Amino acid sequence: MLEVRGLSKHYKVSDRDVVALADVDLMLAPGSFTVVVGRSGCGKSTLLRLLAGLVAPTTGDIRHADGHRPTIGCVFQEPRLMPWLSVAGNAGFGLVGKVAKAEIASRVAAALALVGLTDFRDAYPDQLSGGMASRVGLARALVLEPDLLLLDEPFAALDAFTRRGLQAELTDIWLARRPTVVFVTHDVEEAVLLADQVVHMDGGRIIGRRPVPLARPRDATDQALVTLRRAILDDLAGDPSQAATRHPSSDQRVFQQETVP
Ligand SMILES: Nc1ncnc2c1ncn2[C@@H]1O[C@H](COP(=O)(O)OP(=O)(O)OP(=O)(O)O)[C@@H](O)[C@H]1O
Repeated sequence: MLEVRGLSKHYKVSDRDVVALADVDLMLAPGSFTVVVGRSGCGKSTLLRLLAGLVAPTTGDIRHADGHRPTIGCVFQEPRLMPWLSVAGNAGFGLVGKVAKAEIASRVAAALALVGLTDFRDAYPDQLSGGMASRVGLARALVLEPDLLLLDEPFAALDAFTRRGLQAELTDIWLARRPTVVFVTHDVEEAVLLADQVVHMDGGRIIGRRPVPLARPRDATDQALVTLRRAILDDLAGDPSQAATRHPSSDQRVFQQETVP
């Protein structure tokens, strides 16, 4: 169990106090799949960076079961691969100097098999499509054999078809390995396809949670999924006049533009 209590993060920007995260409480059961949705600037990435230990909280704390820090794997929107390393070299990079070479080779082989890139292990980043590069980014996190897998809009830059394929692959990997997953997205359909719990954020706060009690594999056109997606969009839309006050940016269109069949 991972328990987040009273977590907040403030930044100083030209003498102004920016509240990126405000008093967030969150419980993550081992092996759960939580997707965090919300408008641009609502604090999703900040929450992920705090969970990853990349930034320190202003208040609050993150407690892990039995007190020891889990192994954490992170996947970002841009895979940022090293162009001088092969697919296998990029995937295994985080293990170099930490585990024996033979162990790196076997973990890389297993991770590349999971993401379907075994035949491309010797290719270089400039020989890969966007979807393949994203798969390498995922493999680079999987070789760590993470207890906690944190993904920040990993498929946002991909076309809808590739994205759907990667969503299915991620689901299969999660079912096979059962890390605790926290996945950030703007896309409510993606959230409902992947999650067993969707957390809604607004203005740095968690404003709602919804369990997703749907069997896998999931179909985006399934009526129960469409209904849940609509309910989450309604939760997030809230009172439009209030939302405009809290988020005076054009990014609030992200949710208004989504159409539900
Ligand atoms: N390093 C930083 N310095 C100053 N302000 C920051 C910093 N990081 C984030 N912020 C501010 O904190 C708020 C939340 O940002 P965050 O990146 O967490 O939002 P987000 O929901 O992930 O947005 P997006 O969906 O656009 O990535 C924003 O107002 C942002 O400007």
